[in-house]
Amino acid sequence: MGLEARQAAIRTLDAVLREKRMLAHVPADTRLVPADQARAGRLVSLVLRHLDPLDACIAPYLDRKPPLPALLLLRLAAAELLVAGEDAHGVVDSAVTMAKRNKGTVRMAGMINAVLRKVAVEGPERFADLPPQALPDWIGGPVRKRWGKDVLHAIEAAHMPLPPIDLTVKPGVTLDLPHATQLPTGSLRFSAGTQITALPGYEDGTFWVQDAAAALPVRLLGDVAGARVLDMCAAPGGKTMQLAALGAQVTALDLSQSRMDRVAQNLARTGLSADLIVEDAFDHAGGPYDAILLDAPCSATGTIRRHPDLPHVKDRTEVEPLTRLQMRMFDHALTLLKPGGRLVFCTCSLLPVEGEFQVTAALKRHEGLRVIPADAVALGGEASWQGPEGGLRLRPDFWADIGGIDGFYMAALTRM
Ligand SMILES: C[S@@+](CC[C@H](N)C(=O)[O-])C[C@H]1O[C@@H](n2cnc3c(N)ncnc32)[C@H](O)[C@@H]1O
Repeated sequence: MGLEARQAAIRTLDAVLREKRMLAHVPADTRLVPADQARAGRLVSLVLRHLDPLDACIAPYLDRKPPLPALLLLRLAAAELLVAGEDAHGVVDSAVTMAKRNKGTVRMAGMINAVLRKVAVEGPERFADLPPQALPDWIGGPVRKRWGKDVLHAIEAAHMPLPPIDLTVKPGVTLDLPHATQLPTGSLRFSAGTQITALPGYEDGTFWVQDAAAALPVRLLGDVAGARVLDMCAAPGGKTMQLAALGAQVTALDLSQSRMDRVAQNLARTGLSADLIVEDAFDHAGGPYDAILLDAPCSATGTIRRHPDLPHVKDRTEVEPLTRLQMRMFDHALTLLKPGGRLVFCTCSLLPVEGEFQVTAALKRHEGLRVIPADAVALGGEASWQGPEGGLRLRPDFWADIGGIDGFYMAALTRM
């Protein structure tokens, strides 16, 4: 692997770990050829997924913690040696060359060389004995409290490998694609790194990328053909496409113009249609609707296997404002729903305060509101996914033998 990809990876790691920017907001380095961009992305992902175990393998050879530029070089090289199993000679040489090129690290090139030689020899055994990267306490604490220590560790382990890529295929279309696995819930699964845009059917808009968990909330709405459905937080539009493909008359609403542009692009590629409204959901006075999907803004802690930067960038201060917003959105959605209509509330969060607790609190606030118990088995899932309040709880440690699934919570409700 060339130095360009490694140097791009270092710049991106600096943006995430020092500037606290999410990867989605760090522009790709367009000076790199696509193959190097992909290599840089893979290296960044390896370091972020294993940061603490990598540090633990470097620390025994350091007198004191070096400045961040040198530490990033060490972490990157350690990830190549210990996670990717790259040849030690090339990895150590590259790290030393990069150190010599940068005036912030040139004086540490000797130290970097010495440390990495030790890591190459002694690191693999040490690394193999270490537990996976721990979740920060604001995520791990509530998970442990709800499901126990073993589940927390299983979720942490599920965050380590690169996740597979799931596709949702238009209803009624049968795709016979090589290397695809049909999941019990209906999604098509490909291994990580598959170039989806090169698959037959992509240009024709036969399918779109959507984690198998994210494909389930729309199915909790039941038969939506011909129904007026509000997709209240729609962008980038995965669920809007599902609803439109099932024959619903969809109003897709989102606060963000730029994210709504992506909904428009997605609908154009797939040949589907919906009424698009860029508006604050609280200002929306349309309806009443037969059904509403509220895929509320949340901590996104269920998607860490796809976004390993999240635990390094976000912190607990985001949770309380989000839970208050979710509660207000829940209440506003009910004002837009026809009597007897169905509301699906969902979040891609691992935190019960953004899932189960929202539903039980809403049941207390709204007389006559009730949960329509979800039937996980009928959806192709497992009975254990059903919670006592009637919703579905998905966790990344589920389906571990077939590549896992994102964390998600969803519940369908109705009121006369
Ligand atoms: C979880 S994402 C939705 C994902 C989408 N349903 C999908 O499946 O592709 C949450 C969305 O809520 C939008 N949002 C946040 N606050 C909002 C508000 N007050 N009104 C409308 N949309 C809002 C965000 O812009 C974001 O696109």
